[in-house]
Amino acid sequence: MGHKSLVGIVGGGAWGTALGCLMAKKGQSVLLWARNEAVIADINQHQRNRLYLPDIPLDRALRATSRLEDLTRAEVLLLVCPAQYLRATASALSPFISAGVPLVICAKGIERESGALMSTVLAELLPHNPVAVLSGPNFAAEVARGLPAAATLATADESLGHRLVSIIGGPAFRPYYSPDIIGAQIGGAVKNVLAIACGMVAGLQLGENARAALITRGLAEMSRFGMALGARQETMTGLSGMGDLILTCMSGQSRNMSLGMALGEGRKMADILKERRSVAEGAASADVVQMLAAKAGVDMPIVDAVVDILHDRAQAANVVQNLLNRPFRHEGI
Ligand SMILES: NC(=O)C1=CN([C@@H]2O[C@H](COP(=O)(O)OP(=O)(O)OC[C@H]3O[C@@H](n4cnc5c(N)ncnc54)[C@H](O)[C@@H]3O)[C@@H](O)[C@H]2O)C=CC1
Ligand SMILES: O=C(CO)COP(=O)(O)O
Repeated sequence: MGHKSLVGIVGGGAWGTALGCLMAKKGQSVLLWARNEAVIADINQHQRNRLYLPDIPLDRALRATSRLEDLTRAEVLLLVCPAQYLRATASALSPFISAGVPLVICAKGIERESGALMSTVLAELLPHNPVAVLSGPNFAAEVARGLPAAATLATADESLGHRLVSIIGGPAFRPYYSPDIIGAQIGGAVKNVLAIACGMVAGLQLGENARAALITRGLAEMSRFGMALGARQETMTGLSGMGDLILTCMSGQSRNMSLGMALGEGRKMADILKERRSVAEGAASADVVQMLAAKAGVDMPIVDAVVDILHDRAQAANVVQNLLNRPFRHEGI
């Protein structure tokens, strides 16, 4: 598998398009599969994805297709659809994938129905394909523009990890190898829920001190959850953990953070979602994180607060007050 092998990208949203553009720019052969014909035509004819990644010119070498069978030639596949659709998408794809082709999970979420990590979903559907996870502080628009960024590239087999790093990495995009596929998935899924909480703090205008406290205690919460599920602590404080938590909680560019901000300003979830085409994965994963935490006996007060708000069981201001009313305790995770 050299640099010229075909990389297949499954998903024509912002992140799939940005990753495709990144790799096409450095001369990697890339084919992107998308569901939406308008997205495919826009990429092939205008080098744009105006629906999901507006204002960004894409590399001419990036090609798109609507036929999953065109991905049969791919020697690596990046799975970049939203987490809740990964099972259906991988299942549709399975007849066209040969055993041994590595699958790189780029979605950030946990399956609501089953509580399964994306790696578990793939192990059920495609047990003969090695799985890797790419996750880090990476806003799609910045990566597509070629601005510097780094991510965790996790997979159990180190030599496969190094091959994937060289295929995906580029002059401004630096994947760092890790063997911890559990930790890399937990960080991405949980930080989205915590970013909704940070958005609420911003929407309620509670100040920057409150935001920093929330990020730090959020990291403690995410770390104890991750470690209970088998993650390494160093992953929780690495790019896919703390790195992505900081990015997502600090910027209105984040769909999760901006969703929380609108909730903090008192808007209703249904009204906010009506105006959006893009995913806010934290809203989809919050309940299942809470359920898994309860099962593992892990206390996650910030996640609990977000779940209450998402289900309209409480006002943002009240859940913040409840968090402040918790007993004082030792620092640490
Ligand atoms: N946008 C970003 O900056 C980043 C996104 N991610 C992750 O990548 C994943 C994909 O997100 P984006 O590319 O941002 O999506 P997006 O919000 O830009 O686009 C939505 C995507 O969902 C797809 N979709 C909608 N309904 C579907 C269905 N029924 N079945 C299959 N696909 C369906 C659409 O075709 C489209 O590709 C998410 O898990 C996200 O957390 C990860 C890193 C950065
Ligand atoms: O995962 C992301 C950045 O790393 C994108 O965050 P949002 O989905 O909240 O926009």
